[in-house]
Amino acid sequence: MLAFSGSCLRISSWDVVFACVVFFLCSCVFDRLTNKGPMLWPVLGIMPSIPLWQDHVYEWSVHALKKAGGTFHFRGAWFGKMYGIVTVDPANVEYMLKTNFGNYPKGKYYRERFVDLLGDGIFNADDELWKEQRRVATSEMHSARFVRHSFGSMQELVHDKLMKILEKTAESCGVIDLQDILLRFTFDNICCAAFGVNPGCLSPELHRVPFAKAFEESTELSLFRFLVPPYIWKPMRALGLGTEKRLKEAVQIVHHFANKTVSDRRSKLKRLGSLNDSSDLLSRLMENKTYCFSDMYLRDFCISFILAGRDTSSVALVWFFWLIHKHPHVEHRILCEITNVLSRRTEEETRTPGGGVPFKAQELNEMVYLHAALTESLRLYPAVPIEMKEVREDDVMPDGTRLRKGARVFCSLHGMGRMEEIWGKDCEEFLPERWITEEGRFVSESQFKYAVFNAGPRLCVGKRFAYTQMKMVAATVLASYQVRVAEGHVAAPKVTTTLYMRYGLPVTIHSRKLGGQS
Ligand code: HEM
Repeated sequence: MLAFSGSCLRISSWDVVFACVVFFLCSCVFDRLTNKGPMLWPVLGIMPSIPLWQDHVYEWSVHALKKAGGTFHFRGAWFGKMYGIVTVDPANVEYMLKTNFGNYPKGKYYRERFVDLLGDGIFNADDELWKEQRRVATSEMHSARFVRHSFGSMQELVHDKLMKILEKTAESCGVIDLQDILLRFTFDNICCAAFGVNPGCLSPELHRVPFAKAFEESTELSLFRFLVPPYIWKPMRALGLGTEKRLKEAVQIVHHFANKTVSDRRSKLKRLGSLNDSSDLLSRLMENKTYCFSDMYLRDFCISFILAGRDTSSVALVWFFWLIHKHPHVEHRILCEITNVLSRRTEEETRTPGGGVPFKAQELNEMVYLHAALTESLRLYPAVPIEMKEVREDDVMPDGTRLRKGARVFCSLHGMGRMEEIWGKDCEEFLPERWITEEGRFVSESQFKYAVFNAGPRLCVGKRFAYTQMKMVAATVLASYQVRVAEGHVAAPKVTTTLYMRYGLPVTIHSRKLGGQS
């Protein structure tokens, strides 16, 4: 029994328990009356409201967003310093990503967790630091020289590596994990574009490449810092324990590879006096006439770039191949379009050495239905399912939601694709036709409704590159092979910052010949 000596007030343990229960019930009732979103519990915040079974998290969040009218508040467990909103309201998205852009940086919370891997790279930078890299990235990536170079190395990788692996699988009648193969393809591809070096993940033996493995591990372990409170991971980092020890080792391997690539290129420049024969981003930045970038800047720039362009297009392609398997009439229309494009080739153009159909940039541009099918697939399965920003100063969103300084805003790109208010009653259906006019032209949507590639000043720099990559892979593979998903496969999304398929995509590969191919 508790007692205050000298006072007639005596409080028993039962009184304390009773007071706690009353407090608990009152806060539950208060929460229900003021919050349209999921229940926020005392002490644990939103945590007990989130389903433990991973497969249901996305469905649950879509349901919660619909019920709350597009925006709800959340709070993490005590001491985690995590609170804010989740939104799918295009007006809020436009406000955050464009109108009041300066008040919604990536912020300290994000930066702290990624700084060991990314340093000051574009993906981890805000304000002036970001602005300069953005300017450089945009001008280099949109230069005719880079576009030509990246198209050539993409074509080479598709024909000399990817198609060879599919050919071997078709001959052996085996099953492969298409997700693993496509992740390997995009990793090699982005390293060629950024560094001018092919790490060789798509070798015929499908080795595990130490640099790629370390890159994957350091990304996953940096993301783990978002799941555990800072009072746990920070002391672990200081003492070099557990996941933090592994993160440090993985980052060392990534940085060693990147530092060596940068210093080798610097030596080559000194030796030859020019890097005119190399069109990758590292070489172009090193020879930049306006700026003189330090080796550390170049390293961080390239690592950020690899992170941004590594898994996104492959994951998008994985969902695309699964969706067209489920919707054979869409695949049929894509095949008709490819046949049509091939039928316009001259006899000489039709003869392609080594099998496969190397498509030209112009031919890919003509594939409007394929473009629409990829866009539609990304609407339902956005490669980046959630976008996070931090609030710099107290603010009010266009829908009236109040935000305190330091709050987090999560924009659910996955939820946005499934809102009736944005896409209509058929929002859950896979309908590439919604992107095409009666005259057969592709019509794009507002960036703030279709924020799959982000929007406003931080719109994805690699959007054009990604479409070329996805269209080239899809058209080349479909022109030569039918891809069948293994029977009984469950296509469930993994709950992380990239929308991987949780169990991969096991497929069999079957040869086919379209009209127009010799
Ligand atoms: C389907 C493929 C892709 C999708 C859906 C996608 C989506 C996105 C999204 C949502 C962001 C904002 C992320 C954030 O702020 O945290 C972003 C940023 C970025 N993306 Fe992509 N991306 C794709 C492919 C690529 C590729 C292939 C590259 C490189 C060649 C690339 C380069 C970048 C860069 C450098 C940024 C940072 C831009 C900035 O902060 O100013 N992306 N992308």
